[in-house]
Amino acid sequence: MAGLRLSEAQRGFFGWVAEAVFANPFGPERAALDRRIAGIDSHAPADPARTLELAIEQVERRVRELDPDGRLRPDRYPAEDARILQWVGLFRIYHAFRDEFGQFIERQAQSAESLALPFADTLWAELADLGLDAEARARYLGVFYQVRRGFHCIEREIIGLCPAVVELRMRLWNAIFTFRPDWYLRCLVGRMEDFSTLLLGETGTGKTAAARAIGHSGYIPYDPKTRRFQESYTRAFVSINLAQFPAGLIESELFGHRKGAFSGAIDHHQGVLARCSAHGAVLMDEIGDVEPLIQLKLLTVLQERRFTPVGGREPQAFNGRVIAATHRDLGRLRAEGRFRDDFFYRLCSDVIALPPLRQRIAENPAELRLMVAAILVRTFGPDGLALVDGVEERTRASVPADYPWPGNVRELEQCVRRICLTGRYQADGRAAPDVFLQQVAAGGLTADELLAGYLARLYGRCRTYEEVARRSGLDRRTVKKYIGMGESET
Ligand SMILES: Nc1ncnc2c1ncn2[C@@H]1O[C@H](COP(=O)(O)OP(=O)(O)OP(=O)(O)O)[C@@H](O)[C@H]1O
Repeated sequence: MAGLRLSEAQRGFFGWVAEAVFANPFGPERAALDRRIAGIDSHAPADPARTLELAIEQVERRVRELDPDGRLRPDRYPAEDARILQWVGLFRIYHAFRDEFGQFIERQAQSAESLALPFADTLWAELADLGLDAEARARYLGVFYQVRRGFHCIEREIIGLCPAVVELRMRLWNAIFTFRPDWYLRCLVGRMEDFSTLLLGETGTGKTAAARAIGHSGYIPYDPKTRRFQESYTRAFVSINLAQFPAGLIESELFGHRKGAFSGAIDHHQGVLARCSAHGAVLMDEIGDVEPLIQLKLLTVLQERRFTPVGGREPQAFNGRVIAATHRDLGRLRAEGRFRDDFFYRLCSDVIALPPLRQRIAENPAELRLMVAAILVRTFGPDGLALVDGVEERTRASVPADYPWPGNVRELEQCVRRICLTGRYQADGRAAPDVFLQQVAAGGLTADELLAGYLARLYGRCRTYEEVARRSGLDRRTVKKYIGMGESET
């Protein structure tokens, strides 16, 4: 309308706000934008939550400069300004309802039925006030819910402050929303099913936790008539461990079977693909363990978006997302012909590697304490924090500083529990660092000690003095003497 325009300075400020609204909250760009909006020096240390509060205050102040009532009414401005102001309006509305969405997500976590959204009418009216039509209002309402859930799920599932985990949270966010919010909002809302994610990492590094965060954070459409989202997000994630089933049963577990499809099929059985909701994701864990024939069938499902239960004729639609995970070296499996290249290329649009715990601790030694605290709080609630000092100290005393944590976070969880029960943790013998080899490498052994250590290892493998004597070229008595030497020391 005549006369109203943003000044250059206003356009600059509100431009940052428009950029910030859907920016990756785990990424450095969003942190930098919040600081700029809050007017905080980019070098000064800042607490992110406080920075956000200040940023929200600044946005309110600048909006009231435009309109003392605080109503934006973007339609009064020329198109480019109106677009920016509409996003500023979305920023304000999202942050005004952020806590309420948080509480709603906690309540919804307890129910498989979709709950009514208690603040739906107020939120709807605020979106209408921005000049959005009903379709856009429903879409933004769904996106707000999704953004809040994405943040909540990633933050809760993936704890850590070392650079590799910071990067991991950022990557998980991008797996849900892409790296460009404007692309996502324009074309991809509710259409992410063709993006598969492949999670790689050792056992216990959090692949299932990461997959759950993605699965629980999909877009779920909002229905203004019922004031509910189409389903509870608790239904949006299913998983199957493919290493758990013998080859003959895998197809039935994936695709389901009809009654009488084979001897023993006494009833219809729903496979994991049928259980995966259209707004959800299925985790195919240990994908590196399935045979090429099953890989081919899964590839066909991904391409055609249909599958047929064993013994059935009618294909069924599959609209969910696929997340695959493995601890195996897929490069080697592919080179050996045990993992199909075509299947790999269908899965590889988003490959996320989860860092082993030893790497995390090497990057930031405070990581161990943080994870001990997180595990104690998960196990005992906030009271668990009182135990952090004691458990951390005993963990550090129980394992060497360079202990490799082969079972990663899962092992640390057991270590924390065992320390709570017995006061100490003894690492699995297989996993403990090889002290003998370390001493050899450090050049700290005498010839006798070297021989004693070597013969003791041979004895561990062969179990008879005769066999050790044969392999080492020594006589039986000498072998026995050296092995005895080693034993008396331990
Ligand atoms: N970064 C993390 N922050 C918090 N908890 C974590 C993290 N990584 C793993 N965990 C926890 O460690 C345990 C094991 O994780 P998870 O089952 O996701 O591992 P995984 O990689 O899927 O293992 P596997 O390959 O054996 O299936 C879970 O309780 C999970 O919540």
